[in-house]
Amino acid sequence: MAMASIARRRTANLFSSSSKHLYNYSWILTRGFASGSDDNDVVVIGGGPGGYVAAIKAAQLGLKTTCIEKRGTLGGTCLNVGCIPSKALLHSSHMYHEAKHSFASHGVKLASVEVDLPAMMAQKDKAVGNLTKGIEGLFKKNKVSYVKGYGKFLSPSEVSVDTLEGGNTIVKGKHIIIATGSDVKSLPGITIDEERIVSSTGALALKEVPKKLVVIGAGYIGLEMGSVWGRLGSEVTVVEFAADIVPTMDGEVRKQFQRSLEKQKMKFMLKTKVVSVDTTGNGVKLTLAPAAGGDQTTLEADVVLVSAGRTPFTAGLELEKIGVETDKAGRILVNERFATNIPGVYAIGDVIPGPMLAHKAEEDGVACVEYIAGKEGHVDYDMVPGVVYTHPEVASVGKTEEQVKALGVDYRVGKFPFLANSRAKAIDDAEGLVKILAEKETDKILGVHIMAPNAGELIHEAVLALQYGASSEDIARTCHAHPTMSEALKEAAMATYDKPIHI
Ligand SMILES: Cc1cc2nc3c(=O)[nH]c(=O)nc-3n(C[C@H](O)[C@H](O)[C@H](O)COP(=O)(O)OP(=O)(O)OC[C@H]3O[C@@H](n4cnc5c(N)ncnc54)[C@H](O)[C@@H]3O)c2cc1C
Ligand SMILES: NC(=O)c1ccc[n+]([C@@H]2O[C@H](COP(=O)([O-])OP(=O)(O)OC[C@H]3O[C@@H](n4cnc5c(N)ncnc54)[C@H](O)[C@@H]3O)[C@@H](O)[C@H]2O)c1
Repeated sequence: MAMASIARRRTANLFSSSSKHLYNYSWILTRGFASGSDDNDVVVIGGGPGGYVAAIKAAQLGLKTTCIEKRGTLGGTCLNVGCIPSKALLHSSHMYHEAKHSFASHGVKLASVEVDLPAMMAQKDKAVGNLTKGIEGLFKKNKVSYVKGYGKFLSPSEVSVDTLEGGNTIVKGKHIIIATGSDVKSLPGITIDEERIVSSTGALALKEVPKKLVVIGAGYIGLEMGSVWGRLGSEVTVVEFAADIVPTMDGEVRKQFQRSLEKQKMKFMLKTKVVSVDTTGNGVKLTLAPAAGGDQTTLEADVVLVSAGRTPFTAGLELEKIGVETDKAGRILVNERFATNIPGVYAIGDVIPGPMLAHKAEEDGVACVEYIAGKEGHVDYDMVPGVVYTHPEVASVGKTEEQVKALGVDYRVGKFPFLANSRAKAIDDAEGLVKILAEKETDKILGVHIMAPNAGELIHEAVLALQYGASSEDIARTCHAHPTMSEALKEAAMATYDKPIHI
């Protein structure tokens, strides 16, 4: 089936289960675009992955576009204090850990291995600086105007910007896209000072390796940043309110993942809540209690990372002035075309419902401006992959086994462990598995879950398979190069509808 028709079909289904959020958007296509005036066709508030991608795509579609960003650099949370710096530190700390613990078994002897934290941080900052400047270059190349400052609504077509230089300017646009992202969710009674009690931003810039790090929340940030500091020498304890780490993950994969992290000396206190935090002494003293209530215990830390989720960021935008609707969690409500209840005003990325991921924000941004330009957009949140960039990584797309069961669908499971994969054995990095869930009757793939050193790369074959409605047999009968980790996906696919060869 041609991609365009898939795009149309999926677009029609998007948000179909949440019709209360749908607004009439018939006016959108009837609004003309500015030509030759100072007004913009599109104004984007926020220069993160959602906003900057929307701005570039809008300009590429011939729309006069301005992007407003308050941070002073483009790239938003992701490039400045999120995806990129965390992956830089994950890579550097992994190299240190490998040098210290694995090189010798590969016949590489080092007299000594040390952490040079300032150099590690400088490498991270260099990567961030290059990438954020790169986006400014892309703006110039695509003729996107860039206003540095804090935007707030004056009307549905006017944004007042307090510029970083100190002045004020009014930016007008026929279509305004809110892409203001998210911020760390604070916990009652815990004040983040970014030194001893840090958010992910502080955890990306610690000046020394804490002896004891307590992480609140066993989600993406907690496990990634816990891994960074654990590899560099911290004793890491993760306190999680829920019964499981990464509660959204496939249960079977999660169990193996938790065991792997525990082997790396990460400690978990599940079903536990933080009652209070005392910073009056030298370190931090946490009082904990079972989530269901019961006897309190205490825990000492040098640094506490608060990573219990993120919350949509709309402070200072003055949404109420123009009447943009939000839900109880503060997320801006949009229809399948990313239009809010206010004509001409749209929202994308972390500030709307859906996974809080950079690639999802980018997809939102492209689809939103495609709709504005009168074209078909294409986003399917069921096809958004998720990756935890620990070692091994865990990546998934589609449904977990728990979700498939809850749907009442008859299904088959195919699994293949990396212990039986020749490439993984050759490089002595064979922890993990591929797990495929397929509908029993049709063999259509419903979900794929991979735990492997490079799961975040391997998953895209599965994303494509799901996107095109492939069966497990489709993957199994596709030739995969040898020796590669990808062969584990082929073998898991064989195990789903028939039998694998190598186990
Ligand atoms: C530590 C960490 C690691 C992460 N790692 C990953 C990862 O590996 N992969 C992944 O997919 N996602 C990751 N994420 C999530 C990812 O960063 C977000 O999903 C993504 O940045 C959302 O993009 P966005 O454009 O919606 O918002 P943001 O990136 O938050 O951008 C919004 C921008 O809007 C600006 N802004 C806000 N209000 C105004 C205003 N009124 N006027 C002007 N500008 C304004 C902000 O300054 C900000 O730059 C991570 C997040 C964190 C915190
Ligand atoms: N690799 C990636 O793609 C990546 C990396 C980092 C962040 N992110 C994004 O950033 C967002 C925020 O990350 P995050 O890790 O802060 O959130 P998260 O939603 O991934 O995890 C938060 C965890 O904290 C737990 N929690 C909530 N309240 C708690 C409390 N009071 N005490 C103890 N535990 C509590 C939750 O049960 C959950 O397990 C995520 O939604 C994710 O999409 C993605």
